[in-house]
Amino acid sequence: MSNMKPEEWTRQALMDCADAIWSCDTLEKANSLIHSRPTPICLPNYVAGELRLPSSAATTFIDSFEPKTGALLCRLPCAQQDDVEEAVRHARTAFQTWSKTTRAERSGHLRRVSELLQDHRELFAVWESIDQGKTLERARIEVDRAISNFSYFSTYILHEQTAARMIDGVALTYEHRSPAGVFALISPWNMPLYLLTWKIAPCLAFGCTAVAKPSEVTSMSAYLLGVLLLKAGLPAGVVNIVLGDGPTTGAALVASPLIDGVSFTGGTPTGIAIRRATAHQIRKHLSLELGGKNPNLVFADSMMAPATRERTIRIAASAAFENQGEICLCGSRIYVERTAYEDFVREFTEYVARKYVLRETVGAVASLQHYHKIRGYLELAAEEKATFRLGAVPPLLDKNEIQGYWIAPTILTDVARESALQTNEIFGPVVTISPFEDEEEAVRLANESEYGLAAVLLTTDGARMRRVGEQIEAGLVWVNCWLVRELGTPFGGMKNSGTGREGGDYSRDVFTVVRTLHLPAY
Ligand SMILES: NC(=O)C1=CN([C@@H]2O[C@H](COP(=O)(O)OP(=O)(O)OC[C@H]3O[C@@H](n4cnc5c(N)ncnc54)[C@H](O)[C@@H]3O)[C@@H](O)[C@H]2O)C=CC1
Ligand SMILES: O=C(O)/C=C/C=C(\O)C(=O)O
Repeated sequence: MSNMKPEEWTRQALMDCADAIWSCDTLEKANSLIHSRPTPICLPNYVAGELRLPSSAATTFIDSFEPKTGALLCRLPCAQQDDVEEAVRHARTAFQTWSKTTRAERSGHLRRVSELLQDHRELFAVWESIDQGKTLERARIEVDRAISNFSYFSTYILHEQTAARMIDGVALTYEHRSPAGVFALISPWNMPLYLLTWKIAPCLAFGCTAVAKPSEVTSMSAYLLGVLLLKAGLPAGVVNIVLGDGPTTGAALVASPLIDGVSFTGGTPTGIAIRRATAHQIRKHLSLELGGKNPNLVFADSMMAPATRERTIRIAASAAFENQGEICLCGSRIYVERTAYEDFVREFTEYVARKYVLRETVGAVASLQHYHKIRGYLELAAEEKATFRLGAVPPLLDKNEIQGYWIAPTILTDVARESALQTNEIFGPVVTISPFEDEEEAVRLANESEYGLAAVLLTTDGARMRRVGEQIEAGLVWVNCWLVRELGTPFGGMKNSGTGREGGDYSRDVFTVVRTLHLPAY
């Protein structure tokens, strides 16, 4: 963090910079732009339909680095309370009009955004990959999902229906829904565009307006989204994007009395802080999607036939290592039925070593801070004498010689049940494998966690799929698959993994208020 205002931070320079970035839709062009500039790229806020300089004299600036090289990528303002409040006021003003638009009008806007995003798919993927550290291929998948977020909700609202009931011929009731107001949409750094648009699309679809705050670690795609919304002609103030850190910008946004609801994805401690900060504001809608330490249960039957064996290994590996393990839904605790344990460990390790290759199919972790966190857990693994089946404790990075935040896929066995490696969310390319004796123990181990976000079951036994699936304490259970998503299904976690559900009708519950009208039945 620095309080130095970058020299070239003028309105014209911001527009020139936006144009320059917008024209870089290959890694080569983007890298050449980043490294040929005499001063870092500057990311402004997007407020009231324009790219804006922060007005507060107290504004400090945050440096954001490229995970794959450790080099400075860009500098962003850390919006202070007065800048946040200004954005919220613009969102409130825009709400007066936007909340009264027809569903067809809102649908049209969302469709245009999704089409424009499709036209610039590669541009977004390139910058997301540079900013977050993920592979370009993974970034493309996530941009496609961002496109679906807008297209899904653009059609959902056209077909949405509300319930009406007749009560014993005495009264006819119906649900009347109205937009809940102005929302704070706060997103994390692991899937920046994917998760931000998962909030923005339904927020707008249901007639609400937004002040969004991406993670300070990965603000690039949110900034580009602001530029895209400007080009798409979205009415000013409907979406505002403020950049900054959690304790300053995020906290000011959550606490604002003009905010009617918060949709948040991130770590559980932050979810607790948001709940605490809004405890006296009962009217605020809260949707909290938090951390996970997700179990993956491998039953011996799934390792019998060659085809199911291949599928089991493939799914377990992708659930553990996709996006460097930086997905809250990753299966980072694998439990294998004792009779298949050694075979699974051997084949899983061989498969991961072959398919998940650092710098090729596995990207860098998101930040230096996160590198240190993961490294700390791997030091602990060494101290606790866990067996490293794959990977090792990564080196301590010398501040002057950093060449990226690279951590190879790491597979640990012989880890105690109570070890922090088995209980804490590491959120990186690290997985533990432990044996279980029978179904009962498998369920017990799976549920032995403060979290309850997701779980994977790998089995060929149809009765077991339901029997075990219905006992697992997790909001999402995938059987012989992982991260299969249909955007209407309820998405969210149990226990300390969050509160509220999003997706289809569930997002409607977050972003609308419902009143029940009782009419006489005569
Ligand atoms: N989706 C998930 O489940 C995620 C889990 N995490 C977990 O959390 C750990 C810490 O990562 P962080 O980047 O620190 O996550 P975080 O929860 O602090 O950050 C997520 C977002 O919340 C904002 N934020 C932070 N404090 C806030 C506050 N008091 N009020 C409002 N907004 C606030 C941040 O600026 C960011 O935009 C990770 O190592 C990982 O274990 C992190 C990101 C995503
Ligand atoms: O909505 C999805 O498909 C995935 C969501 C992932 C997260 O919320 C996360 O990793 O934080």
